[in-house]
Amino acid sequence: MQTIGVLGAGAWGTALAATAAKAGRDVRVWALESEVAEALSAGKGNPVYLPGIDLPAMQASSDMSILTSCEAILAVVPAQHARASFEKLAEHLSPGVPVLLCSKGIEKNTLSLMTDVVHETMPKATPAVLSGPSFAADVARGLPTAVTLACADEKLGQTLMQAIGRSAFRPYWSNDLIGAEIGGAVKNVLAIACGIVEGLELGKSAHAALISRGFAEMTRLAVAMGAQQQTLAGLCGLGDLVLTCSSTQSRNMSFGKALGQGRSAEDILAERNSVTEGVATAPALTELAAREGVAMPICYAVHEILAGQKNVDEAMTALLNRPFTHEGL
Ligand SMILES: NC(=O)C1=CN([C@@H]2O[C@H](COP(=O)(O)OP(=O)(O)OC[C@H]3O[C@@H](n4cnc5c(N)ncnc54)[C@H](O)[C@@H]3O)[C@@H](O)[C@H]2O)C=CC1
Ligand SMILES: O=C(CO)COP(=O)(O)O
Repeated sequence: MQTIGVLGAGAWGTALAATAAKAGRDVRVWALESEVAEALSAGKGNPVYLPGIDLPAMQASSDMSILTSCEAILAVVPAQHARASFEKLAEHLSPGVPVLLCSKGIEKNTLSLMTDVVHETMPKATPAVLSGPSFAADVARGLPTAVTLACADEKLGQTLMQAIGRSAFRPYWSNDLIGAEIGGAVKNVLAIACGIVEGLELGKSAHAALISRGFAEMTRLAVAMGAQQQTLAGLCGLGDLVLTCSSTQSRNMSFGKALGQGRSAEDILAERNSVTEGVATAPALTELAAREGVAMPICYAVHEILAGQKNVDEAMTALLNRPFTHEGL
């Protein structure tokens, strides 16, 4: 597997493209913005989404036909833009080509996971999932990172790992696509909650309690949807939850922190050109949890705050006054 296509040149798509290029692959990148495509092709990095980081030059275009005849595609557009992007990608894809889903979110309204969106828009593609604790800037700088690569077919999974992995970017194979997807999507909503706790200055004990009870919520939903419990204890679940809930380098965590400090969601988002996936995923997640009959009180509280149904103090008081219960999942 030599020719790798990357759909989306935000911070994460760019970091993954650079990793694959450093691993010796022939990389082709589709960028929405022509100025990003031009800068990447000219070896000037990505001044819009990864400013100040040196990257190898790679073929890039804002014309999606650049992805024609790629042997695998890394799909890295934000979750809410996945369906429209995949519908266009379908015109350029050969049957059976693996599509490695690297974004972390659930589609609003349809409640579709990214693998569902692939099945609906590109039924002949083979979906796989890449998820785990990995800030784009760390990966782009070549700092050590480990992620889950979930693919139903182990041989194809191994081929994908060889294609994009290197010593500083270590994929671990799993056959659990749903577990990897749910871990990545839910941790973003929980990171908003952790940010709120930090913004309210509720202390490190509350922070640890929230990670732990949030992990129980994530695992409950994933298992109800058919995932293996142990997947969530791995890189794509607990690993990513710990990373994202521990650093304001996370857009979701820093968004939550600003909410906790009293700013409005609209104001915070208006200052950003980057995506904060947990904002759109929160309402989808609470609907999904209701559909699956799973309790997710922390995620639900984030949804209530974002929907304007409660302010942060009211949501926190309601969480703290839930009845005492057993600790199991
Ligand atoms: N940045 C990170 O550290 C990581 C991000 N991710 C995930 O990767 C996905 C992409 O995030 P980033 O690369 O960080 O994005 P970003 O925040 O750096 O950039 C936004 C991206 O959205 C694209 N976009 C905006 N409107 C669009 C449209 N109408 N159609 C298609 N694309 C559109 C932009 O072209 C750009 O690529 C998200 O799901 C995120 O959760 C996953 C792991 C790490
Ligand atoms: O998914 C990420 C790290 O694994 C990035 O998180 P944010 O989108 O919150 O920055």
